[in-house]
Amino acid sequence: MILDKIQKENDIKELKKEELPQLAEEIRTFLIEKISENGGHLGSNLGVVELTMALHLSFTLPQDKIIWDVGHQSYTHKLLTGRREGFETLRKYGGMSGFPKRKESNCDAFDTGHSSTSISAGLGYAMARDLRGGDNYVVSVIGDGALTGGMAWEAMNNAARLDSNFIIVLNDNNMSISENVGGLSNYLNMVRTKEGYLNLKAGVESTLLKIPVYGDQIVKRVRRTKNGLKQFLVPGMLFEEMGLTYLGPVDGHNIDLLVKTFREAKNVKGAVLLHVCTQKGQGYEPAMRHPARFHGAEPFVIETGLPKKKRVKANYTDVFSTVMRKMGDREPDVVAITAAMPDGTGLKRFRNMFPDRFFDVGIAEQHAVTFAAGLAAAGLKPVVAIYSSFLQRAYDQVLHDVCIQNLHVVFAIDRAGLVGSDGETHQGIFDLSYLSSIPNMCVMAPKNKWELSDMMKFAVAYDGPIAVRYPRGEAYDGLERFREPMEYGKSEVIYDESEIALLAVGSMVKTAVEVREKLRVMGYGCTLVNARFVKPLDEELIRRLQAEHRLLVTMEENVKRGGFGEAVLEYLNEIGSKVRSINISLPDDYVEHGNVEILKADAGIDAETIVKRIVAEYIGL
Ligand SMILES: Cc1ncc(C[n+]2csc(CCOP(=O)(O)OP(=O)(O)O)c2C)c(N)n1
Ligand SMILES: CC(=O)[C@@H](O)[C@H](O)COP(=O)(O)O
Ligand SMILES: [Mg+2]
Repeated sequence: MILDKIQKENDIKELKKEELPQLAEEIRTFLIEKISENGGHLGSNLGVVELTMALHLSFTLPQDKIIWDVGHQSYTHKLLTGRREGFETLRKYGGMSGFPKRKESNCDAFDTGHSSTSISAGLGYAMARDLRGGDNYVVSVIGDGALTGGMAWEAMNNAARLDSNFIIVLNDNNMSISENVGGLSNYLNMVRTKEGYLNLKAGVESTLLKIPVYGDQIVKRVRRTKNGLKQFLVPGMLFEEMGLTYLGPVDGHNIDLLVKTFREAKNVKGAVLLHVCTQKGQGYEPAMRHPARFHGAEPFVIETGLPKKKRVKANYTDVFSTVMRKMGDREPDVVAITAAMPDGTGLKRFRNMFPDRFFDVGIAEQHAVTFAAGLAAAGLKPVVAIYSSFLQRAYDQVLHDVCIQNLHVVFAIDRAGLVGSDGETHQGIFDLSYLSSIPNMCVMAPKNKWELSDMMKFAVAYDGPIAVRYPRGEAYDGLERFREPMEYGKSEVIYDESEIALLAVGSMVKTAVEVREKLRVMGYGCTLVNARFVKPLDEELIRRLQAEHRLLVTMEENVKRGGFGEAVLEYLNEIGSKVRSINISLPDDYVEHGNVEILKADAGIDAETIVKRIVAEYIGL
């Protein structure tokens, strides 16, 4: 195996040229095998095998810096920098991360996970190099999807001032997770393809022809010149006009050509954008045919490409998808917005039924929120579906554009709580804190699948900013018979007893049911409350609970700071309550990747640990 010759960074440079195609093939076989076992981002990784090899042949690590945007495509880079063993534990608890991590290797220049940061970080590295008189190369690798994010453009705008070398590789596979959308995608399409070029030519001609009196003559004269319109149509003109040098488009599966082009790029003084065209899923038929499914794949059977585990129960995303479709049917004012996640958020069905009322804005969470604010100001009922950790991007837009004006925007926040194998960048464990701190915002979390549906309907009927947060994965289908009508700011009392009161938020209601059962067997009486609203708090109920119980336990899948438990405790202090309380929440820290159940036990928010804490506290009372 050629792959055996790669023990550490730069070993690839020792290979003979003829060995490179076989190495590419071996890497693909290796990745397909490992990802079929552990799950992971297959399509993007298969697409950049040759590009990564060419980067490693052209640059010297760790002196030179490669920054991977999002970082989900960094598997070949990990393989070429001595981390082959790590694939046994890829994305598992205590194992190798699926994203670049500086603490994992000195060849990982910058931690990523969220999109569109690589050019900013790369520019920082390049500026620091210049200030310190260094001579290393800096390369940011960004996808066509990630390039739809505003940060990338803020960074390119800034990079135009550079007069030293900084290489931006645009890895254009004409896909985000789903189809890439919008004006930029159209533009890249045009640059990439011959038909696009011809369309552009026709477009320029028809624009010129619209010029009164002279248009016709200008077109005739231009056509007579040696290169016709070609001289005006430089591919990548958009980037050139911003002050970057544009190179390409280049076949991203041709190692030789890539290496030659990198040589050229190294000689450019200033920021240079190298446009590389690749195929997502290259070399594995099912991934090429179903790029969205193989973007982030669950373990699958290699021969068929089908998932190893069949899904039997509905996900929260499925429930959201269904209720959106129903509400879309009933209410013509309901519109839906996603930031490049029509599959992940479940909005694809809404898109298919109501294409005019569906908006995929690209990887642009900030824009998505302010765009929704505009729609709401104009009288529509926008539902913005965004993952909890990606909404962090748009904190100011939620505050400045939605909440100050008290606009009726519904935030459907998927992947709230621990998400598992994507790790610290993707855990949705801050939203209760960052949303509750904003005046006018109402924050809710459902206990089970029926309640998600009820909450969405409540949220759409409400008037003002409102968020419904729900976790990744299988929807809880317990407590079916508890379906009290939703009332603003009111919790739901599921079991009313004495001694200990459990106040649980969303996903933690299921855990609270287990805790209550264990405590009941041990002889303790337990009230169980489904909080429903994290903001506003049901103060009336809390007043009653503290008077009637000896111990109050709050439970949430969110960090302690600024969360539900802290708000309850603050209220108890305010009313001078002497009741003892326990706050079950996540510590002031980031949570790494791994199985969610293991992560919960590790953080002490699993049923067993909670029972132990309660018993210890109660005995001491
Ligand atoms: C801020 C943010 N929003 C959304 C995502 C989810 N996401 C991860 S990869 C991706 C698509 C990226 O497309 P592209 O950059 O073209 O890379 P490709 O997957 O095509 O290799 C999206 C939307 C994210 N990581 N970060
Ligand atoms: C890299 C990235 O940000 C996404 O691909 C993310 O991994 C998707 O997560 P889900 O699998 O929860 O949709
Ligand atoms: Mg892409």
